[in-house]
Amino acid sequence: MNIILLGPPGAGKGTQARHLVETRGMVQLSTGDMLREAKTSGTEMGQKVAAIMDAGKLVTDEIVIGLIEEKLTTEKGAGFIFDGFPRTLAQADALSALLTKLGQSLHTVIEMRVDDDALVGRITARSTCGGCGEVYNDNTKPIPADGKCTNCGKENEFVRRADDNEDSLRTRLMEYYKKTSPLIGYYYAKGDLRPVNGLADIKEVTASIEAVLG
Ligand SMILES: Nc1ncnc2c1ncn2[C@@H]1O[C@H](COP(=O)(O)OP(=O)(O)O)[C@@H](O)[C@H]1O
Repeated sequence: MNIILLGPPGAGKGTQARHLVETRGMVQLSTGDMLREAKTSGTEMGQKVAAIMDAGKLVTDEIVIGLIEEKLTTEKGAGFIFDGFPRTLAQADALSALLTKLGQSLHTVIEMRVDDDALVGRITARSTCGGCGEVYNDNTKPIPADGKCTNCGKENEFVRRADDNEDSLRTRLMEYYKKTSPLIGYYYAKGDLRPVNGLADIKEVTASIEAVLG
C-alpha cells in the first residue's frame, strides 16, 4: 500500500509517517530528510539545494524526482509513505509514472488539514535533537527535562532547523499555497483524497489515519 501525506509545512506529516513506519513496517520517503542529508554531504547537489531550502523555496522538480526514483528502486517494505512529496503537479505526474513503471499504484492521499495560525505557532517553536534529528516542541512533545533525547538517548543540543524562522516560513507557506495546494484538487478529482483533521492531538490524528487506511 503506497500513500501520500499531503499538507502544509508543520502539519505533522513526519510525526504520522514515523508512526506508520513503526506499526506497519512501511517505508517513509521524506524528500525534506533526503535533501537535508544531501545538504550536509558537501556534494555539489548539496550545496545547490542548501541556499534554496534555507530560504524556504522549493528545490527543482528534477532533483527531488531523481531522489525519489532512486529510493523507490532500492528500498523495500510494506509500502511507501510519501512525506513532503509530491509538492508540485509535475512531481505528482512523475510519481504516477514511476509507480506505473514499477507495477505499483497509489492507495490513498491523506490530506492533513490545519489552520495557518497553528502552523506558524508550531514551526516557530519547533526544535530538533542535534544528534538524530528527533523533533520536539511542535505540539508533539516538549524538550526532555533531563536533556536526553528520547529517541537516541544522548544528551545532545536541541537545535532549530535552518529554515524554521519566520521569513523562511512565510516563503514556505507561499510556496505551499502557490504550488502544492493545487494537488488537493488534483487528487480529489482522481478520487484518492481523504482529509483528516491535523489540529487534533497526535493520537487522534493517528486514529483518523488508521481509520482511513483500514
Ligand atoms: N518535494 C519537494 N520538492 C521541492 N522541494 C522540496 C521537496 N521536499 C522538500 N523540499 C525542500 O525541503 C524543505 C523542507 O521540507 P520538509 O522537510 O518537507 O519540511 P516542512 O514540511 O516542514 O516544510 C522545503 O522547504 C523545500 O525547500
